[in-house]
Amino acid sequence: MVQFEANFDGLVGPTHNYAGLSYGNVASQSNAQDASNPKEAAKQGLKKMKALSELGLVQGVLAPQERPDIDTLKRLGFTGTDAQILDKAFREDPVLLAACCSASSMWTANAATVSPSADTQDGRIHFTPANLTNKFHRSIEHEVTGRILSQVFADERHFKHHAALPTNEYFGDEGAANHTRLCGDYSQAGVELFVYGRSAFDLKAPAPKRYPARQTLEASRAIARLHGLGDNTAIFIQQNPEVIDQGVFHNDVIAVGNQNVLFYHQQAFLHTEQALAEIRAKLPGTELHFIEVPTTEVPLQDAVKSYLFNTQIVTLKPGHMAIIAPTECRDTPSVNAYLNKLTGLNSPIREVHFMDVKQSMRNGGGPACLRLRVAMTELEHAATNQACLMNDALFARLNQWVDQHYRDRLTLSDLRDPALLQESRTALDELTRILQLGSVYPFQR
Ligand SMILES: N=C(N)NCCC[C@H](NC(=O)CCC(=O)O)C(=O)O
Repeated sequence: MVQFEANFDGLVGPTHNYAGLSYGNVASQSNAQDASNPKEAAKQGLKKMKALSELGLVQGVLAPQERPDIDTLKRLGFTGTDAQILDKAFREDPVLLAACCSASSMWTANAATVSPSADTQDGRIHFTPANLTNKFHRSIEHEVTGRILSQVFADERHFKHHAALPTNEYFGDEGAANHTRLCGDYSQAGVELFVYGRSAFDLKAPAPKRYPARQTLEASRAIARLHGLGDNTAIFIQQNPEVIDQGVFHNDVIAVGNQNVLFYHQQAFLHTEQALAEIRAKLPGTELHFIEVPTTEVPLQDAVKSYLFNTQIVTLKPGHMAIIAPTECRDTPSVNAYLNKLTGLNSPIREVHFMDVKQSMRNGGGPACLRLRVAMTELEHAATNQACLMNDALFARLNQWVDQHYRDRLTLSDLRDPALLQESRTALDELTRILQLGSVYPFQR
């Protein structure tokens, strides 16, 4: 059966802003308080989606969350009309208001972990929304994320949806950003690499000292169990704690894989040789390409700044892959030189395409953060909500929708403006009709 990989990108929401909410994410911290441009951000994202669909890939769209999140503000004790709630929150705790206004659901690599049907015991695609417990502004995403995913992948014969893991630091789960699948052909069973930052129950195990490790081993193991992955399908690998302390807050900032290619920085993992040996043992008969980028060629800080590993590696035809990189890679000399060399190496990666996603990059989100991968069969593709799949008509419709509803400048003090809440709800109400999602948002229920 033909299998391929679809990418579902997060549509940037109307409240996209720079609030410096992510301790450990260097870009988020260093651009805190800058003015953002939600309209430009959404259009950059749409252009990337269109470019990938023009390369012949199946491209989907995932709707953003309702923000400002009035329900959460109410849970935290704010009362009155919506306008009064926004005003009180701004005066009492502007950081909390910013957290309840973040458009962070755009980074759908953190929406969920997805295991394709070729890997799971019941032959369905399994989805578990990430609880994102490490950052408050992200921990309020998973419920609506689950609802959106259930609307996009509704057919229970093909898709199985789990609830997020218990919302506790012990089970801190960041979704696909810490999960990579390697395989031969997409239709064959693969191995799923779960990369974790620390062990919650083993306090003696190595862990970062400065910045938080967002993903725990215990969470990764729970996802593998829920998804029905056998012992030969799941591999648990510890991320190098030293790189977390240098700003590598997710594994997809330092490693990316596709089919038989694993592209990673020399310092990415704690026990690299052991991990590679386990992959080889669990994927016998597959010609594997482990592309390790040495620190001498690309220093860690250049990798973090340029997001060389937050690239998407996509298969354009059998054995022929392209790397989708942010323009920051072209602008970082060591990384540009490496990419020029990469396509000449004896590996399936043959092309590099640069994309401008600067609005997202300034919050630490590169091309790979913006997408959730779903490897699927033609049957599963047919069972997916077709209104969420990118084509010329949807591209034009969503651009028009952005033009109609989005602002081109937003600062933190704008977040208390009741008009922004109204604009956002009007936009999302219309979006649920365009994408045929039903009533997924709290304001619609
Ligand atoms: N690597 C992946 N897959 N995703 C990137 C997520 C970036 C996101 N930034 C933010 O949430 C910043 C929001 C702010 O500061 O306004 C985060 O740190 O969780």
